Amino acid sequence: MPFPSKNGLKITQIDVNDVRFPTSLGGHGSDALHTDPNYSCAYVTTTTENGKQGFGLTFTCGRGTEIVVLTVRAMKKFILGRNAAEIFADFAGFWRAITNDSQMRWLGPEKGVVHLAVAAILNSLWDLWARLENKPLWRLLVDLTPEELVSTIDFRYITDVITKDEAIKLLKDKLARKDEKVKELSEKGYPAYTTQVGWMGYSDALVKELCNKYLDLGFQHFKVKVGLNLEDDIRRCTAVRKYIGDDKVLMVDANQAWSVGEAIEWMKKLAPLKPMWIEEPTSPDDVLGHAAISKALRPYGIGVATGEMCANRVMFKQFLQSGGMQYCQIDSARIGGVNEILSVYLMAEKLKVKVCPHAGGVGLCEMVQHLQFWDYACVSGTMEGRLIEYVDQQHEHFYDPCVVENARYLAPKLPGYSTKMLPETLKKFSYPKGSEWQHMFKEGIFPRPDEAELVNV
Ligand SMILES: C[C@H](O)[C@@H](O)CC(=O)C(=O)O
Ligand SMILES: [Mg+2]
Repeated sequence: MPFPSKNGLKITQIDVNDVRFPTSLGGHGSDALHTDPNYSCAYVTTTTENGKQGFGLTFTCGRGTEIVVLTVRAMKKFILGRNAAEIFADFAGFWRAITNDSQMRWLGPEKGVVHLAVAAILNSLWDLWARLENKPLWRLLVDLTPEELVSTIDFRYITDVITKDEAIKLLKDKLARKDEKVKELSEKGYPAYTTQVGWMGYSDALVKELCNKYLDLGFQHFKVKVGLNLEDDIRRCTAVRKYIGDDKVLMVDANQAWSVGEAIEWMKKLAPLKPMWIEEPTSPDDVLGHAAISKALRPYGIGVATGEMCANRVMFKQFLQSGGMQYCQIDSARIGGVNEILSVYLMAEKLKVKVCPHAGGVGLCEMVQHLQFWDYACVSGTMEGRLIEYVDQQHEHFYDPCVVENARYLAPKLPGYSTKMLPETLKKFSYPKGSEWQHMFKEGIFPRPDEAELVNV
């Protein structure tokens, strides 16, 4: 049993930082609705009595990160004084407790800012566990027995799709080829697609330059932001299709810009450019709307992708059941950490929906690679129609940044969930006191936050 021994693993400290990067200055990460994101995160460090640490984060777009930080602080009481080994041995019980405190659950339940805070905390605990085992997270997941892995999941609300016993059987059925898959992943990695060519705020000239750059880097799949203006979308997507050629794959992402009918009509106009998927065409909560869009666009060969703002496993369950998503875009920092994510992968496998994780945000590429590697080794066993998103931003702020070569993620080797940030990054980009932010306030590049925002300082 890989659960660590309890010695010295009492959790004595939880620190949380508000870390922000000024990405809005270059339009990096921009889309139809998030026109000026400052890629940010609430960054959690969990420390045990014997000095072991785990690092975790949840992604945000700038303003509001302080609210997630405050929520993490409000949740500290559920963790401080607990023994990490005991948490891992009853992870589903711990998960139920932290997501269902009888007073705090009113703020969710299992959605919004409380779930973002849970994600950051849980990610730090999984990072800690993997570090204690001296393994990258994906290897920890691969090495857990089906029973151990499933013991981390709270199956409440999803047993109509998958029960604990079914999940164990599903995993056991795949065990025979696990070693071969691990070897393959270690040797060849996992295919990636790039979103870096098509952020909404990029000029036509920059889009062209980036298409050439990512073609040279071996990418075959390119995602472009759409949804603000149809003529602009046709112009930009036509240009990208021309640069990448008909043999490459185009995807488009509307980030929730449209109503259902509008999504269908807009996409019919983009259909001649042969996009493989339309991502987040409408409200992330509209399960039946996504199903209607999927049905209408099927004759055009366009699938619907969604999930980066899908609130929890129950919403995923409905999307997977209803035919509302052909590509399940699990996000490592939105739902309740690895525990809940595992349940979504298992449901997707049972309902035969492809998982292509979302990674447009700080640290998301670093995390989702571990999840998708585990999926290949232990769950789906296939890369067919599956890709991991790659955005080329903020990797330099991590100790163990993801490595993408020839458009493939290489297997992470260092212990943990690849979520540890460099100390210099915290000094420079902590908001608002970090040296880079102080400099930008002084230069008038960004306004100093007012009193109300300083609640978190
Ligand atoms: C605001 C984020 O950059 C978002 O646009 C990312 C996204 O939708 C994606 O990567 O997909
Ligand atoms: Mg998206």
